[in-house]
Amino acid sequence: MSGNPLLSVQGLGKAFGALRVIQDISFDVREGEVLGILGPNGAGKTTLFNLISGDLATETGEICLSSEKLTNEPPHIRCRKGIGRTYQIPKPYGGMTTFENLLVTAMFGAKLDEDAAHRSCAAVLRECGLADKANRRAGSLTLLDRKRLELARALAGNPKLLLLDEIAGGLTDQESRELVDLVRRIRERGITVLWIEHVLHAVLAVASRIIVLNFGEMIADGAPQMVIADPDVRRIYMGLEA
Ligand SMILES: Nc1ncnc2c1ncn2[C@@H]1O[C@H](COP(=O)(O)OP(=O)(O)OP(=O)(O)O)[C@@H](O)[C@H]1O
Repeated sequence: MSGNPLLSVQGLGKAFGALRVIQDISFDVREGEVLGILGPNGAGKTTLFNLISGDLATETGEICLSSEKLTNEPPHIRCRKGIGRTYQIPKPYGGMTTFENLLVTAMFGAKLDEDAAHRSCAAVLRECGLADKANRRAGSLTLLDRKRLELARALAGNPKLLLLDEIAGGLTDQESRELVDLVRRIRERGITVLWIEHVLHAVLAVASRIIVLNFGEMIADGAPQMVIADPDVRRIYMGLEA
């Protein structure tokens, strides 16, 4: 871990009408970190990702990647600058093959030329355990494979920062262990990861730091075991008395 801040979020705010969903959130993420993001349903976690990826416009605050301000850039530019993401509900291009899904990100997102894109996508498919399904129609994949495809498609853009939105949800314990192993390998490649997850044991197995959101505010930020032992987190997120 080099220790340089890769992502910097300062004073971020977002409302939908009268509902303030993100309230003055600030944090830095260092290169090589796996930052877990916890919080009750509706806490604002996915909205935070949408603001970082550019799917939603920011109202207040700033977002920088490697000190470069991206706050007003559209999603495709943020992708090109190194931000990759998955969606909570997998969104493959169902009529295309698994391989073609990756090519879309590699060629139109990362702007690799055709040869480089083919090589990169083949390597990512192997890494994600999808090599034998390269020519399968994405719409016909199982839930686990669709989650792998979400991740593979984000990796095909060669991201520096990967945003994972509930990739373990709905999977068996064995399947979520396989995804945890994959996230570990991604971290070992030097990719920085932000991971929203309700499957606590999965994110705790790999996160180096945890933040917790509640009603759009950050209520905890620190080492996983310290955050999990925090009385407010136990009460608000886990429904346990301190
Ligand atoms: N486009 C939108 N328009 C209006 N309200 C929205 C919109 N997107 C999200 N919200 C509301 O913002 C709040 C935060 O939603 P968000 O999806 O960010 O929460 P979350 O922490 O990711 O929840 P979950 O764990 O259930 O996925 C919720 O009350 C949600 O209903």
